[in-house]
Amino acid sequence: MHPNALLELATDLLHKVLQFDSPADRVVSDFFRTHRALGQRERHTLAETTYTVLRQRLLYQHLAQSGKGEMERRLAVLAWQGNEGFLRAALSEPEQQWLAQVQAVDRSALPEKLRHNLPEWLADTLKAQLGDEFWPLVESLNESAPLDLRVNTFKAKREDVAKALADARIDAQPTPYSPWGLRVQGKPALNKLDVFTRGDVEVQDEGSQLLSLLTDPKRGEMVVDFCAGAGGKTLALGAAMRNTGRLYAFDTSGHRLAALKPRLARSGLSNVYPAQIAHERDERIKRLAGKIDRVLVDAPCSGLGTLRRNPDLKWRQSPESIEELRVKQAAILASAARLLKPGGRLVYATCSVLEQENEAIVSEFTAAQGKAFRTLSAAELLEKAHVSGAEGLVRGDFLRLWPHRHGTDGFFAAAWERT
Ligand SMILES: C[S@@+](CC[C@H](N)C(=O)[O-])C[C@H]1O[C@@H](n2cnc3c(N)ncnc32)[C@H](O)[C@@H]1O
Repeated sequence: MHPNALLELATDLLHKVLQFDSPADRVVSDFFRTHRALGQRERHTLAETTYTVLRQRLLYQHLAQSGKGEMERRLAVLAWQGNEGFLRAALSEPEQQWLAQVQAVDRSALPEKLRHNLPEWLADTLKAQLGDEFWPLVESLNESAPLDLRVNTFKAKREDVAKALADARIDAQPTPYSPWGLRVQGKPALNKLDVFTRGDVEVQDEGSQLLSLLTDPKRGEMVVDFCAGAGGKTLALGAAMRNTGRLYAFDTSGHRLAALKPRLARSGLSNVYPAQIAHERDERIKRLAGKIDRVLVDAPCSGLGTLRRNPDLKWRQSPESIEELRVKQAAILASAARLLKPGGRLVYATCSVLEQENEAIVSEFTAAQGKAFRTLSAAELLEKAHVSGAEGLVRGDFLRLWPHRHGTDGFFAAAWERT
């Protein structure tokens, strides 16, 4: 493809993504579907350039002010993640001069917001929560997330999967905390490998694996994954139950549950019962009240712990959207709690780093429940589940994962026992 044609496509894609009316990953994959002729390298350049703009949007918008022509083209030029010579071949003489001038700007001397690239409300909240760790977090958010796999322990052993991957020339090392995880170097294509097609592994961030380990369901138990979505955690829970007992995978989205079906088929699990519910007070939930041993609430949240993968979320969320989510989170947690039998375990989790969606929801729930639920120590539960270094993963009683500290996405989880 002619260099300028690729730059034009990057401009067009940025136009679409920066409207922020749907998630960036969906816009990018729709774009690729309508441009089928694009090769692997071209797709990589377009996607990475887009994500670089999303990560550092304030900086690039500031730098782009000085140029001429379409704003999105200038953003694409500044954030270009493809071959440099190729980019130069696409640029006019004045554009090349402008680029050289902008590249000479000392970025470390720019105002703070152009260095953290966060909306003000989010920067203020994170600074208040993190203090000195704010800047290490900001830096970690500009890195791309590693590729983690979860070994399906119902079917395979971690060492055997690592060996099969090594035979395919893929370097995969055990994850530092999860006993089920492998961290893969680079971003190799995995979906044609035998270990993947026969269900020995699933792609899953180590942080997500730790949430299932915290839930720790046992053989023969009755378990509910209340917000199962496409079933990432359902599959981990089902394998931990050794394909025994009954695991209900609930979600209000039929579309997401449909994505669980092929994964379930690969996994070899037959103890999973997916069911679409109308809302958290659905009749089905009422019928199971008091009968369940373990409930995982992987609540809908802002996703602000996943900014390495989804940098658009910082521009798509707002204090108002967080407030709306909080209402939903509290309602789902209260309803899910009714499912538990005495002695049963409840886990509330999010992939948000905000206290409003985490500790605040948990303390409101604990206060409302009185003595009906006893808070459990996440560190103790994780240790029992053979997680290494569990003490370093918690704040007080709660699991608190951060990209800059743990190399995982940002996650939170609290656990209780029904008394
Ligand atoms: C964080 S995602 C779940 C991700 C999933 N557990 C996984 O591991 O792949 C939250 C899910 O909650 C679902 N949801 C939203 N409102 C709900 C409700 N009232 N009851 C149950 N699920 C709900 C959403 O459809 C979404 O799939």
